[in-house]
Amino acid sequence: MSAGDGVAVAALEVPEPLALAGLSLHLDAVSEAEETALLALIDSQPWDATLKRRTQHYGCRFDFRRKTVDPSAAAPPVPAGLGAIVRRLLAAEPPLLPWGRASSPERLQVTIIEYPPGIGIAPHVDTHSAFADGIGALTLGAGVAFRMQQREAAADYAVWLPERSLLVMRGAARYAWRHSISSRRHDRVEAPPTEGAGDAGCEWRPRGRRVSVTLRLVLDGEGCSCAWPQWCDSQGGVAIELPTRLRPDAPMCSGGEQAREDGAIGDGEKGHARPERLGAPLSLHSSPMQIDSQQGT
Ligand SMILES: O=C(O)CCC(=O)C(=O)O
Ligand SMILES: [Fe+2]
Repeated sequence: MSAGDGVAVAALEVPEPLALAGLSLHLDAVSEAEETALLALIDSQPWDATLKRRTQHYGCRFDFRRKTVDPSAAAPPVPAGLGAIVRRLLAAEPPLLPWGRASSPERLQVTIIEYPPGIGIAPHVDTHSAFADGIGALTLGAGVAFRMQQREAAADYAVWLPERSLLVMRGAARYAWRHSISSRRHDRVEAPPTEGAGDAGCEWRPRGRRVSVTLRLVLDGEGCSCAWPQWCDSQGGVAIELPTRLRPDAPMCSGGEQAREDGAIGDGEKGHARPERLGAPLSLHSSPMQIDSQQGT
């Protein structure tokens, strides 16, 4: 749904075509107390401030040149308090991430990104050859409008990611749709329907500081065998959506990414699927998790 000035109205529920494509939104993935504790913990860790967005990387490194995991590259282990919550999310039943319960925890990559108001991330598809199907993004601090655009198609939506929610991209949503966050200080969001008043239209929400925790499983040389070979760098397709995060001259596994801008959000809104609410506490996963860093587009 467009507000007529080029800024899409972010839907409060996942639009049905996006849900069918594999996008899901899990509300209250962490409690308010956990969110507060996580933000304090994250802010007590060193930030990489060399780029437009401050980042922290933990977990397995993907070597973009050799297209394999780089076990020799040391990286900080996931801080204990974060690791406990990540393990709980990965152990959820039914699984939130397809690899969450089955995969070697050594392949987990956790990337933390800070988005002050006005900062976004340009449209991209996370590198097929680097990461498995199923990418999770936990939103801490403040919600944001998240844009999804189908590659080579007109479908274009914005979805509101509330604080404490976990977004999961699987299947087409992971491989064949671009995702992005516009570099804005305000988002246009559907107004919650008010009692008796029906659809109240939309409202502008000022951005707050958002911190995202992205959960990915790094592939180890096996390559990607997705159903979109035309866009898969493992299958001879168009490699990586613009812009790549790895500078051509970047040191191997540096986690380097280019500063970048993105444009205004387009239109998009149709039917909706209600996001799942994670009310019940999730059981703890007991296996140890060795986590370090590197992120790729
Ligand atoms: O911040 C987010 O929620 C998404 C981050 C992202 O798309 C990425 O790191 O590839
Ligand atoms: Fe991404």
